[in-house]
Amino acid sequence: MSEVKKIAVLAGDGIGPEVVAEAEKVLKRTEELFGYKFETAHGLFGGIAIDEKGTPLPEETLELCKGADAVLLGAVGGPKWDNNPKELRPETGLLGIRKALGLFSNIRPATVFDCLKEASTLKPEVLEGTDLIVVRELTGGIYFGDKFRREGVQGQEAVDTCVYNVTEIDRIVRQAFDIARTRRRKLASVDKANVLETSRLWREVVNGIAPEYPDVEVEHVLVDNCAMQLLRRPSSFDVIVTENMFGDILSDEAAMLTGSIGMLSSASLGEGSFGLYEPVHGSAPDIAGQGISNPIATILSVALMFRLTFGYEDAAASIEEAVKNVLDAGHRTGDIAVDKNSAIGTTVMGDLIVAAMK
Ligand SMILES: NC(=O)C1=CN([C@@H]2O[C@H](COP(=O)(O)OP(=O)(O)OC[C@H]3O[C@@H](n4cnc5c(N)ncnc54)[C@H](O)[C@@H]3O)[C@@H](O)[C@H]2O)C=CC1
Ligand SMILES: CC(C)CC(=O)C(=O)O
Ligand SMILES: [Mg+2]
Repeated sequence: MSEVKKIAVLAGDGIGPEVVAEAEKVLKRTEELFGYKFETAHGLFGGIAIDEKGTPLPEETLELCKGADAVLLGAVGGPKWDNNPKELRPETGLLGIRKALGLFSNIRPATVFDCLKEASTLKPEVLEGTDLIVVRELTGGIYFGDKFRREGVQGQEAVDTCVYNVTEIDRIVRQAFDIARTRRRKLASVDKANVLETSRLWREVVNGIAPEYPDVEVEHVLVDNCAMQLLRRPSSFDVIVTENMFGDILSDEAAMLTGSIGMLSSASLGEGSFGLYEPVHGSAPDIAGQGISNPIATILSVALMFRLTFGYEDAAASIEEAVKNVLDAGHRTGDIAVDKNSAIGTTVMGDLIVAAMK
C-alpha cells in the first residue's frame, strides 16, 4: 500500500477549472491503474479568491499548499480584475505563492510530438529533433523588484526595478547544469549582457560555475538573438537557462514549436522535492467557458509532478504515452487542429487520454 500524497488543487480563473478537472481525472485513473493514493484538497486562488475572500492568495490557501506534498494549479487572471490595485490582482497572488513557497526554478519542457509538426507554423524539417527545456528563474528579477510611479519633469513616470543577487543566479544556474547533464549536455545561458548589469552578473556567475561542469557545452546567447534562433534552429537547443522575464517570454515562444501554448507543461521547484505544477498558459479569457481549451498542458504537468516530486516514473510515462497515442490517433482540440471542424472539446480530450492510460 503506497503512502497517501496530498495535493493542493488551485483551479483559479478562466479555463483554469476546465483544464484542472481533466487533470484530476488523470489522478483518479492513476490510483486505479498503479495503486498510488492521492488526497486532493481545493483552495481559492486568484480572481475567484479576490471575489470571495478579498485577496488573491488567502492565508488558508497558502497553508493548504504548505501542508501538501505538491500543488496543482490551473491559471489565474482575467479582465474583471485587470484594473484593480496591485494587491488585488490575481497575478500578484501568483508571484506571491511562488515566493512564499520558495519556488525559484520553473522548468518548462518544449517537446515536439511528431504528429503535431503539422500544427506548427514552422516547417517540419526545421522542427526535426526539437526537444528543449527552458529553466526560468522564478522569484527574482523585474517582476519582483520595486515598482512605483513618480512625477518627472515631463509628467508622470513609472519605474520597475530589476535586481538579482549572486545566490539567486547561482542556484538556478546549477540546477540547469544538472538538468543538462541528464540530457544532451548543452546549456544556453540567455541574457542581455551587452546592456543590463543584472545580465553581466548572470554571465559572470555562469562562467564561474562552468568549469565544474566540463562535460556540459555552454553558449551565451543574447535574448533577442535567442528569440530568433528558437525559430531558426530550435533543435540545436537542449537546456536554456535564463532570468524571470526572459524565460516567461521565450517559453511562450517555444510553445509554438510544439503547436500550441495548450501543450506546454511546467514544474516550479525549490530546494526539496515539493513542487507546484501548472500549464505555461494563462486563464485564456477569450475561450473560457466554451469547453474548447486544450487540457494537455495541465495533464502533462501532472506527469511532471509524478516524476519530479513523487518519483512515480511508471505513472508519468503512462500519461505521456497516453497523450502521444491520443494525438497519433488524430484527436485534436481546436488550438492544435489543422481542420478546425474536426476539433474535439476539453472533456473529450481528457476522457480519451484517461482511457489510453495503461
Ligand atoms: N500562470 C498563470 O496563471 C498565468 C496567468 N496569465 C493571465 O491570464 C490572463 C490571459 O492572458 P493571455 O495573455 O491571454 O495569455 P493566455 O495564455 O491565457 O492566452 C493566450 C492565447 O492562447 C490561448 N490559449 C491559452 N491556453 C490555451 C489552452 N489550454 N487551449 C487552447 N488555447 C489556449 C488563448 O485562448 C489565447 O488566445 C491574463 O490575466 C494573464 O495575466 C497569463 C499567463 C500565466
Ligand atoms: C504573472 C505572470 C508572471 C504569469 C506568467 O505569465 C507566467 O508565469 O508565465
Ligand atoms: Mg507567462
